[in-house]
Amino acid sequence: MRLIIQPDFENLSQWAANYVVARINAAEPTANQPFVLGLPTGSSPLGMYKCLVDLCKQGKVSFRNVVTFNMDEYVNIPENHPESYHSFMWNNFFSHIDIKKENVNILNGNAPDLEKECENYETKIKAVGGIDLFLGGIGPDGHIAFNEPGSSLSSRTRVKTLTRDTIIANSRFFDNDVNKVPKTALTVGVGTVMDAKEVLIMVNGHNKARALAQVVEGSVNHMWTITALQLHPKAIIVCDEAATEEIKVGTYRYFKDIEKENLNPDSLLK
Ligand SMILES: N[C@@H]1[C@@H](O)[C@H](O)[C@@H](COP(=O)(O)O)O[C@@H]1O
Repeated sequence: MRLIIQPDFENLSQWAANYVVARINAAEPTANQPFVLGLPTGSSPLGMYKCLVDLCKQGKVSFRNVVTFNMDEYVNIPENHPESYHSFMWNNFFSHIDIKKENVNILNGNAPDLEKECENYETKIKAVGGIDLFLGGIGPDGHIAFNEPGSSLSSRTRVKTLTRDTIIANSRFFDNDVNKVPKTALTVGVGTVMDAKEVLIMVNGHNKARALAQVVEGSVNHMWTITALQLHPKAIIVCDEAATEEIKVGTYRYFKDIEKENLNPDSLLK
């Protein structure tokens, strides 16, 4: 696993965006052989989405031949609800880039048969040849997508009940009212993320410091589902300084040193 330590959220976001652009451009995707991206919601990827929109507007990348699969969606809130992940993605990203609507895949939390919806999602991912690059954030308890502590590390797309911690954390988007936060969600599994050819996780802020220490220095453990990443052959975590608070000084210095040539976001777009 690589750990890229950036000074702040701005640099972290630019680094992640430049990495995505570099991977898409290197793949030279076509309509028949699209580049397949897995995408997260939340505050962690917001800066990256802004940078990607800018890079697309500058003509440095096109999403015409990119297919996307979002990680998760709440169950039972209208698609056009301002806090649905459908709304989040269109408002913050898809409406501002040249992606084709038919290439966007987001789980339908209002599907009549939720289990079938999840099964079809997995089938669709396989049908396009799998996910080339899965992007993600993590919760303060180290969850990836909505794979809450205790989730199987080989789980697939399914319905999950949200933990009290996640409901409280996400109530900031629902008038700070825990009663307004949906109690269940559809989510890709840890296994679904692990099947991607590459995974890039963004971690920022002090409240993620314990989770970062677990994934970088801890052992693989279903109580911190992001730790499964240690078993992925091509995983990168890009974090900011604030998130490094709980890792050992030696670990911090080690990754700073081995990645010293790769820390400048501009180095990715040569
Ligand atoms: N399902 C999402 C996750 O995909 C996200 O990583 C997490 C952290 O969100 P934030 O980036 O806002 O801290 O929140 C939710 O639980």
